Formats: sequence, structure tokens, C-alpha cells
Amino acid sequence: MSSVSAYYNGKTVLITGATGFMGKVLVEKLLRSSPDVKAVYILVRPKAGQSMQERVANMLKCKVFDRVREDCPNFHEKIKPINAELTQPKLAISAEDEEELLTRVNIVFHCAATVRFDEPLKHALQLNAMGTQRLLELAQQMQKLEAFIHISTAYANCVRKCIDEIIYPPPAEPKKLFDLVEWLDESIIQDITPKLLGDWPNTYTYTKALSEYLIQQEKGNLNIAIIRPSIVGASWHEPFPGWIDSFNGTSGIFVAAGKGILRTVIANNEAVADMIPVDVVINLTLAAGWYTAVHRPKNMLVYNCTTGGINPFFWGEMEQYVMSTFKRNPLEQAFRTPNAHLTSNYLINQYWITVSHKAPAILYDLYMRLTGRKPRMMKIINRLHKSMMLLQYFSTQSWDWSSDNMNMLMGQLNTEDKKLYNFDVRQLHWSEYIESYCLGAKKYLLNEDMSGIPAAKQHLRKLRNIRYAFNTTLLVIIWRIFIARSQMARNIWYFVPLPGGPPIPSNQQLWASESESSRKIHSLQLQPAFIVH
Ligand SMILES: CCCCCCCC/C=C\CCCCCCCC(=O)SCCNC(=O)CCNC(=O)[C@H](O)C(C)(C)COP(=O)(O)OP(=O)(O)OC[C@H]1O[C@@H](n2cnc3c(N)ncnc32)[C@H](O)[C@@H]1OP(=O)(O)O
Ligand SMILES: NC(=O)C1=CN([C@@H]2O[C@H](COP(=O)(O)OP(=O)(O)OC[C@H]3O[C@@H](n4cnc5c(N)ncnc54)[C@H](OP(=O)(O)O)[C@@H]3O)[C@@H](O)[C@H]2O)C=CC1
Repeated sequence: MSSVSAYYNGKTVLITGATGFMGKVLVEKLLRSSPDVKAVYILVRPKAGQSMQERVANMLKCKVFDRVREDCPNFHEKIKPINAELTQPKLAISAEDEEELLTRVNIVFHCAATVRFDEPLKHALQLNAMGTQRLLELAQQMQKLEAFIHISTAYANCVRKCIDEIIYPPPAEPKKLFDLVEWLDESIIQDITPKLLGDWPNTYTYTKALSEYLIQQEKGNLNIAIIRPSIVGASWHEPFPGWIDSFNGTSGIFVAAGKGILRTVIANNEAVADMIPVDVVINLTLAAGWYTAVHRPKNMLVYNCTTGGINPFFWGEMEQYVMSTFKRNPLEQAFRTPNAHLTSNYLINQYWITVSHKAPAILYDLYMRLTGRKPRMMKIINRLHKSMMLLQYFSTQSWDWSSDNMNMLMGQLNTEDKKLYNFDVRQLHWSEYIESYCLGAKKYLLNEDMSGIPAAKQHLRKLRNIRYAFNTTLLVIIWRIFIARSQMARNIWYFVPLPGGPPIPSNQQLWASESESSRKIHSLQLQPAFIVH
């Protein structure tokens, strides 16, 4: 008998960020594993011209709910959307909805956040830190609240190399910052952001660190747990292997590499790629919710939800597995043959950016212009470079996260719960996982059908032939330039018995141009790497 699923049956749950990548997996697993859960309130904002109702209807059509749709066809009746905006006072929840939440909710899962690394500080603060504070205020008034689970990130304290399951001093006093951004002009905040961030690499990790500290300061009597996942990847098993619907973290990089657009990445082959499947994070989150509510630990527990200390995996291995999968199962309409390499050398990376990113993009855009179409590759490449700049902080270093609480929690689960809410990452087989992740990105992120693989392979063969033809033409052009300028090259050329080769010149002709050409050959700057690799 599962204690965790039994606990959620009959309970009323509130989830923020339910429309996001992790939120959807949480809602799905909760409804599938505890079909008798009383109600799942989700805080949703209207967005992109869609009302809250339209957004929820679209969300429920998502493939991630296929399994629960089969198991419990009426699962949608349990979902109760509430109009909310976390950046607004009182979360912009109507008085009537607030009353409903205050009298009914038993457990809160707070997933909503902006995860963009380039989010302006003011907005990141308003959502990630102030939003969390407002939700806590609401939670304090909930009459039947048993547990509050906050999703943070393992990188909230990335300025440290060894990260324990404790709350560290914040980068700044949150309330002073709130005051500051309240009255300072937006452009001034932008100007002083690097100074405020200090050692923190971006506004995301900075505001996540602040929100952890705020929770510790203002938790009062609430039963709270903090979950800190590292880089969240596609699902391992549930609801089905490889499910992913977000380009964040490594997913966008995989797609760009699979499409043959990304050829060089700044990363340390030997650094740990601390990735964790989304279903593992959600299983741990639900188990932590149960443990927090039922066992009521005296101190607030922080769960580092990471793999590096338990089952380490390295960026170099990731490169191999990703490239091997996309070579065997290519993406449709690839720009070039997938062939991405990691390097920790800045100059080498810059060199390949010029030769293997920018030069092909310029040529392709020229071709688009000549054929009357809109050029777009350079724009994509520039965006990719911006992303890579922001991600390289994480791909060039390793961190040590302790995972004692994760192990402790595993020990608290009964045999059935260990299976139903499996978060034992020792069983994770990385090559199989990365293959299923890449195939999931193909199917669920790009909506490509597996039946299109033969055509995609055919397309890669066409690209290979174009590359051969291009390289041969380039070689001939370079050679012709040599021939025109170097007597030695001409001598070699004339000894190659090619059909249709040049006529054998007289000795006089051979000597005539030599002095001039031997001078010029030294000034020729040949770049053999322009030959596409
Ligand atoms: C051979 C392989 C080797 C692999 C080596 C890999 C090395 C990788 C290294 C290190 C990964 C480690 C990462 C650490 C993570 C920390 C963990 C966490 O705690 S939390 C979560 C992390 N959060 C993020 O990942 C946000 C990062 N993203 C951003 O901050 C922004 O997206 C940014 C600045 C990178 C780009 O911003 P923009 O404004 O240029 O673009 P935008 O708004 O994101 O996208 C515009 C549209 O393009 C789509 N898009 C994005 N990437 C795409 C792609 N690759 N292909 C196709 N479409 C894409 C998007 O879905 C979006 O579509 P629509 O407008 O919503 O419809
Ligand atoms: N993905 C990852 O690799 C990792 C994620 N995390 C953490 O996990 C949590 C979930 O991340 P993930 O699912 O990837 O993120 P997503 O960006 O996919 O989802 C974010 C969610 O927050 C909601 N949200 C954003 N702004 C507001 C707002 N102003 N008011 C109400 N809701 C809002 C979004 O709603 P809407 O649909 O309206 O935009 C969406 O539901 C975050 O707290 C993140 O920090 C931690 C480590 C790694």
C-alpha cells in the first residue's frame, strides 16, 4: 500500500507554475497516482491574448496528459483554475477565490518562476522573490495547510563549489532590494545590475537565492521544504520516456546540435553535467510533500535534487551520446550534418564559430537572398551565440552537492512507494537516457514523426554530397590560385596525369613566371579550414 498516494487522496492541492514544463508533469503525476485527490487548484494568468480558461483547455490537450486521460478520463474535473498574477499585490486573486483557497488548501507546490537568465532584475525580483513572499503570506492564512513545497534550483548558490542542504546567507538583503527597485528608474537598475549581481552569473540564480532566504526568514510556523533540482531534462520513464516541452537547459542545445546549426560549444569535457530527469524531480517533490506534512520535521529541510555525487555524468560523454543518437536518428530538414564538438579553449571556439557557424550562415543567407527569400540563418546563429554565452558558466565548472536528505527520504519510503515515486538515480543509465531525451526532443519538442527518419537520412546524404561538391570546388579554386602564382605548384600539376589536364608547357614558359610567383606564394594566406568540416 502506497503511503504517499494515499496521503494525497482526499486532499486539496494548490500548484503555481502548472502551465510550465515541470508544473504539467507534477499535475499529471498527482492526478494519476492519487486519483481520489479532492481538488487541484492551479494559479494561471491570462497570456498572449488567451484567457485563463482557454489556456487551461489548451494545456489539458497536451500529450503529457495522454496517460492520465486513459486511466481517469474525468481527471480534468479535479483541476480548478484560479486567475492570478504573481507579480501583483495579493497575487491579483479575487476575494472570492482567495476565500476558497484559504478555507480548502492542504498542500502548496510553488513552481512558478521566470527561469530566463537574461530577465531584467526588476521583473525577476518581482516574480521569483516578491511573488514567493506574497504566496507565503497567503499560505500563512490558510486554515488547513499541512505543507508548503518550494521549487528552487541547485544553482541558487552557484557561487559556492560545495553546496550543502542548508540556506546560505543571501547575496543582498531582499527587502532593501525591493525598496530600491520600487523607486529607481528601470534604466538605472539595468545599469547597476552587474554590480548588484556580484559573483552571481545571472538574475535568475540571484533571485532564486533571495527567495530561499526569504522563505527561511518568513516561514513562521509553516511546514516548508525546498527542492533544489539541477538541470532538469526530459522524463526518464513517466508519463512516457523522453517527454519534454521546453527549450530551456540543455534541450535547445541538443536541438541546435541535431539540426547541424550548432557545431562548437564551450564546455569542459571533464566537468560534471548535473542533469536530472523531470519525473525524478516530481517524484521527489511529491514524496517530500508527504514527508513534510506527515512527519513534520523540526527544521525546514532542503533537498538537493542532483545526480553528480551519486551517478556522475560528464559533458564529454553527453557530446558523444547526443551526436551518436542524432546521427542514427536525424532530425528533419537539418541545416548541416550534425557534428558538434566541445572545447574549453576560447580561441579554438572563436575559430570554429567563424568557420563553422558564421561562414555557412552567410553563404546560406546569400543563397536565400538570391532565390528571393528572406535570410534568417545569421539571426538564428546570433541568438544561439547569445544563449551559449549565458550557458557556458554552467558547462565549464563542476559543483558538489550533498544529497543526504534525498537519501534520507528514500529510506522513509515503503517498497511500493520506492517504485511508484522512484527517484533513485543510481539506476539511471546515461547513454539510454540521453538517447531517449534526444528522441523525445524530436517527437515532442519539434513534433517530428519517427516515420520521417528515412527521409531525414536521405536529406543528410544530400547535404553530404553538397559538402563534397563545395569542398571540391573550393579546392580547385585554391589550387588554381596556386597554379597561377607558383611555379612549383604548376610543375606538380603538370606531372599529374589528369584527363583534360592542361597542355604541357615549354621550358621557357615554365621559367618565365617563376620569380614573380615565388614572391607571391609567401603572401598567400590560405585558410584550409574554410573547407567545411
Ligand atoms: C552536442 C551537445 C553538447 C551539449 C553541451 C551543452 C552545453 C550546455 C550548457 C549548459 C546548460 C546548463 C544550463 C544550466 C541550467 C540551470 C538550471 C536551472 O536552474 S533553471 C532553468 C534553466 N533556464 C534556462 O535554461 C533558461 C535559459 N534561456 C534563456 O535565458 C533565454 O532563453 C535565452 C537568453 C538563452 C535566449 O533568449 P531569446 O530571447 O533569444 O530566445 P527565447 O525567448 O528563449 O526563445 C524565443 C523562441 O524560440 C524558441 N526556441 C528557443 N530555443 C530554440 C531552439 N534551439 N530551436 C528552436 N526554437 C527555439 C523558444 O521556444 C521561443 O519560442 P516562442 O517565442 O515561445 O514561441
Ligand atoms: N527547468 C529547469 O531546468 C529547472 C527549473 N527549476 C525550477 O523549477 C520551476 C519550474 O521551472 P520550469 O517548469 O522549467 O519553468 P517554466 O518556464 O516552464 O514554467 C514557469 C511557470 O511559471 C509561471 N509563471 C511565470 N510568470 C508568472 C506570473 N507572473 N504569474 C503566474 N505564473 C507565472 C508560468 O506561467 P505561464 O505559462 O503563464 O508563463 C509557468 O507556468 C521554477 O521554479 C524553476 O526555477 C529549477 C531547476 C532547473
